[in-house]
Amino acid sequence: MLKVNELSGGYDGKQIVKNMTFHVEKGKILGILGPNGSGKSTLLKMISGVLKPTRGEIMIEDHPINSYDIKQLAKKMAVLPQLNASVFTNSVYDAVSLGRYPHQSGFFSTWSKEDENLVNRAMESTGVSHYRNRHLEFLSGGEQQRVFIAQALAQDSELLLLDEPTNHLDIAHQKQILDMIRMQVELNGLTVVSIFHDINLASLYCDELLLIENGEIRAFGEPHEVIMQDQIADVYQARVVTYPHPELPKPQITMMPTNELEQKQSTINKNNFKITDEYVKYISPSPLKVISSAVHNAGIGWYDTFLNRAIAPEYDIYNVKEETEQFLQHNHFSPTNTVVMLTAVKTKCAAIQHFSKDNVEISVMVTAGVGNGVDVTKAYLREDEPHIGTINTWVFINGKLTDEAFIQAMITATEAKTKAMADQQIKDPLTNTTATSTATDSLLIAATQQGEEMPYAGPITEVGKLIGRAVFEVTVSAIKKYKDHTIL
Ligand SMILES: Nc1ncnc2c1ncn2[C@@H]1O[C@H](COP(=O)(O)OP(=O)(O)OP(=O)(O)O)[C@@H](O)[C@H]1O
Repeated sequence: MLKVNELSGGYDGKQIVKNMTFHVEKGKILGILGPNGSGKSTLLKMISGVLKPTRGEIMIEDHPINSYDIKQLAKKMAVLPQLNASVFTNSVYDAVSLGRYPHQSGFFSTWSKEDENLVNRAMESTGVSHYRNRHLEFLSGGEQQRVFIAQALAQDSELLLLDEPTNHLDIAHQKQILDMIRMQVELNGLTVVSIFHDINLASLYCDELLLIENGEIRAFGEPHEVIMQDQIADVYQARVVTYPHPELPKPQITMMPTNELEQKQSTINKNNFKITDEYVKYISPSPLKVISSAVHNAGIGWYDTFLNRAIAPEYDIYNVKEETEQFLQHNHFSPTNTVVMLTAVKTKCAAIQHFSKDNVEISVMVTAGVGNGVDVTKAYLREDEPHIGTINTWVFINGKLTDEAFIQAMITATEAKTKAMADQQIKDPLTNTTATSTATDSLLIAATQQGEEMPYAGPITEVGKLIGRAVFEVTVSAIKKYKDHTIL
């Protein structure tokens, strides 16, 4: 649809855009990214024909843009510039109707039903219909922005050029406008070239991205090829980290403050544990980074309160979400800051120990209800109702773990737990083989994320060695306590 070939140009003889070559296929969205002053708007001005290039070519459907006259070009291409306050003399309806200008031979005289429909549809899809008779100057910045987008859509062209379309918009309207543009792309084959300052939005909505640095193309490709941590950090001169979007294969970035946020000094301390009849509780003076398979706030997050709650055998597990929220509120724990595990084991059977070696310190808590051991390699033979039995394991680590280290810590802790099951000769009652777990075990690894970085946590590392030993010893101790209180 659009081809840009060795394009250069700027103002008063000064080159701003330098030798750019790229193309956009019909029905795709290209996002233009780059720091302030890198030449994004200048590039867009050249594509829209407002600024003449000094070198190179711009082709729309294989014809140079200067082979189209102004009206032909306007039918091919609609442009949404950055907000221009001087054009605010119209009503919303009049402003959107201006989008139909290129399709008129003598304005108003040839105003057709189709023109009227397109204007109404554009106002509806941008959510501005109910302001149709209001003057633009009485609308907020975000509302005006939506009117100009409606105007560009009413133009019903094949190529839409947008300069920061979501500027001034709140997140609901950002989503509304970008979803709507995406729909026009999918349903009608609209092609879009848009400048974005928000890298995450660009990643979410664009098929391809063009990253500009000092007027030159630094990267051109799919979001995962452009939004790379080191590349973005280098071009924008800002420390950033990329992370996966929870639902889509579109990388996202987050800023890292240059000065570490004033974090309260946090260490793992055995005295932070409290045991009541209702629960084992650990409260950290500042949030810990956690990965867990808990029943409340599972997954990865930052939390400062941890509960291993003893529940009665008749506990209604199907109502666990609501019941846990009620329990937390009733007991004045913050539902968003607390991780909760459940156990049928009495809290007095919890084993807790603190370990340290050289610079590494960890605390481990285990409750081990091993009445229904399962040999995981033979679990496929089970067809009966699942028997609840749970080993809950918490590992608190003084240190800064990488993602790899968190995962390795989980592996190391699980292997140590399995070894403890074997050591205590816990059997799977169905197969009479050594049990490796129970059917509903939970594991939590939490780290202060302060101090020295621990890149790995397998048994080759100091922290891995400590986790292996600690989880084994504390699980053995918890199994013994459980056996002492229960007739197996
Ligand atoms: N009309 C103009 N005359 C002279 N120089 C200009 C003009 N418009 C922009 N420039 C200069 O060209 C360079 C690129 O500006 P441009 O507006 O293309 O950057 P941008 O990447 O869109 O920036 P921003 O993210 O701040 O909008 C800047 O140094 C700017 O000062």
